[in-house]
Amino acid sequence: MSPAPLPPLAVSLGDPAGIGPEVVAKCWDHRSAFNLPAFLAVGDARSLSAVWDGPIVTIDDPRDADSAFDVGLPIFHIPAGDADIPGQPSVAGAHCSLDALELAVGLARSGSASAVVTGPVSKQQLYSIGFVHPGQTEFVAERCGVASENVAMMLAGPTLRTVPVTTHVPLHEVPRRLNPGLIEARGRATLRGLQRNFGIADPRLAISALNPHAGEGGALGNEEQDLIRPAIDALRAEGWHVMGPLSADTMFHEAARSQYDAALCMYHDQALIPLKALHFEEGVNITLGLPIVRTAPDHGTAFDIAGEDRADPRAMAAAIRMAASCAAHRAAA
Ligand SMILES: NC(=O)C1=CN([C@@H]2O[C@H](COP(=O)(O)OP(=O)(O)OC[C@H]3O[C@@H](n4cnc5c(N)ncnc54)[C@H](O)[C@@H]3O)[C@@H](O)[C@H]2O)C=CC1
Ligand SMILES: NCC(=O)COP(=O)(O)O
Repeated sequence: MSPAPLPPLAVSLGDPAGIGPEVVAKCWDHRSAFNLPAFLAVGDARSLSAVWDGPIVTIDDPRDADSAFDVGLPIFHIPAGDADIPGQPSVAGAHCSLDALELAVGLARSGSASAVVTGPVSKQQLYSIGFVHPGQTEFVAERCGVASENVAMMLAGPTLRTVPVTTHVPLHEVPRRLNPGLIEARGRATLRGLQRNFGIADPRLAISALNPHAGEGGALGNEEQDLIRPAIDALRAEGWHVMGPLSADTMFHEAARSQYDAALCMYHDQALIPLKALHFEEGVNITLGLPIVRTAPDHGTAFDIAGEDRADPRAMAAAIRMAASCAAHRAAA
């Protein structure tokens, strides 16, 4: 007997003045070529019509998304006060992006959506309206009742997956935010996430150093021995395949990447620079450690090109496909 079809995916449009609406609309346009399952958008329908002439179907029940999807792009409409102008973020738009995120996460938590895919939001705009989380990752974790240290922000592309231990914090705070417990928790969330979402039975994790040349035996810093090594030992004691601490400058070339399924890095740019250098056009951000599936494209709001029909939808398409694939893995398990 074939498995029951999964509910549609919920895709929040992100900031209405950013490129989220455009890339979601382009995904619907190219749904066959991109091999996308049915999804429903959540956000201000006017942000779609500002940048797209295609058909929009307003729905208020996710069960209508499947049939509507053949007719037009189904949307749960959230009005954002005055309609936003592409490229000109506003306070109302920030509230709309947060409302859309909240609703889309709620649909996934209730089982009305099989996963949530989040469009790009501006953290600066969200912070300005009192958003207290570093990013959407931590917001979704909180809504799911998971402590933020037990989730992992993975950036995934065809030949590389990376996870930063510290995420959106000033660089000078990184050393004092790192501790063996946090590195271990992120490592464990990553390893379990590889099993649960990607079906990798015996995952291999590479853990980076913090300092140049992995600290050069202590001459260039002690974090490797004091913080990272104890976390590696603890994960190995649980039976996981873990290597490191590896010098960050030599762990991302092709031969090195073939040795592991994911790289755990100490800070944001250490993880995201190699991923975006290799796979910017198709990079996916997936939150591991949640009871629901949440993915996002790797890029941001790109206010500089919003409304110019220049936004590349491939990362959003990859995020939608990965969400569907992870949801299917979980359903099968
Ligand atoms: N998942 C999310 O919600 C994310 C949100 N952001 C937010 O986005 C805002 C802007 O961040 P930036 O660092 O400028 O990164 P960005 O990704 O928005 O833009 C960087 C550069 O790449 C270009 N670009 C980005 N996506 C593109 C696409 N799909 N097609 C063609 N060109 C594209 C932009 O035009 C810009 O020149 C920030 O406020 C940040 O908080 C950033 C990353 C992820
Ligand atoms: N640089 C990655 C990023 O900003 C994604 O953050 P989040 O909003 O998905 O937590």
